[in-house]
Amino acid sequence: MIRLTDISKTFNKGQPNEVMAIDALDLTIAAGEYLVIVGSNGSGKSTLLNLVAGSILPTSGTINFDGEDVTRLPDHRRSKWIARVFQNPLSGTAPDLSIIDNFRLAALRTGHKGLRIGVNDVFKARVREKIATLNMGLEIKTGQLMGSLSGGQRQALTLLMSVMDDCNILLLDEPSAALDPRSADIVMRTADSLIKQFNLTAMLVTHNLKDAYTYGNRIIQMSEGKVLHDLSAEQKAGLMQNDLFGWFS
Ligand SMILES: Nc1ncnc2c1ncn2[C@@H]1O[C@H](COP(=O)(O)OP(=O)(O)OP(=O)(O)O)[C@@H](O)[C@H]1O
Repeated sequence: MIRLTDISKTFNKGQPNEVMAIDALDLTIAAGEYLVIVGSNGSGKSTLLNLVAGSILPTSGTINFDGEDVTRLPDHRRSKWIARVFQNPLSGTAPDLSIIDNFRLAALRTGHKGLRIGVNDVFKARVREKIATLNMGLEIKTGQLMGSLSGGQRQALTLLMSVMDDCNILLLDEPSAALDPRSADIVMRTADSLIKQFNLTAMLVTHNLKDAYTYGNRIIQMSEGKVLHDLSAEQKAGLMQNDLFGWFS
């Protein structure tokens, strides 16, 4: 569970360009919840994700993961809880290494769920098996360089590698925004099935209202650093796509 209590973030405090990006926000995200975050440009969505990740620290307020106070922990000290996927498919993988070596590197970095490095052939077979679940045909190309893959293929593999870490929180920062519609669809569906498979607590920031409508079991709209709308799973299920478009009119 993620709990943000009375969180504020002000950039450039005391300067003429002072901005209150997050304004006294209270937000609790239950374990296994998939929270979708929408909002206009500058409403505070990325700042919220950065605060949860620890890549920026709040001006005031507290952040708890599973009851543990992480407010002052920098991002590298939160990595045992958190995996993060960014918009840019080039981030998060090593382009000059093969697919299998990228998985090996990731496995060395953290203990992978159900994926011990062990004997080489066993490791390769397990990685292939995991990759096959993506249905992209990449399991027969594990010797290929990561940098030679399409953005969508890389992003799907990045997702797979990151959730196989022993984390229980997945932060998705517009993970499909830089992709063509078909690849974007694959990445969003992959994220959805991995979140369910590993019972992750997930936060998705997106400008794509179709994705916001389709995925997740709770949705919030941010505005000026506050939560303007907050719909539970039940309320979201009753939401019409046009209602969502209406939030932005
Ligand atoms: N590092 C920073 N320094 C100064 N101001 C910042 C910084 N990061 C964000 N801001 C400001 O904080 C406010 C919220 O920005 P944020 O990036 O969180 O919005 P967003 O909802 O993610 O926007 P977008 O949809 O455009 O990505 C904006 O006014 C932005 O200019």
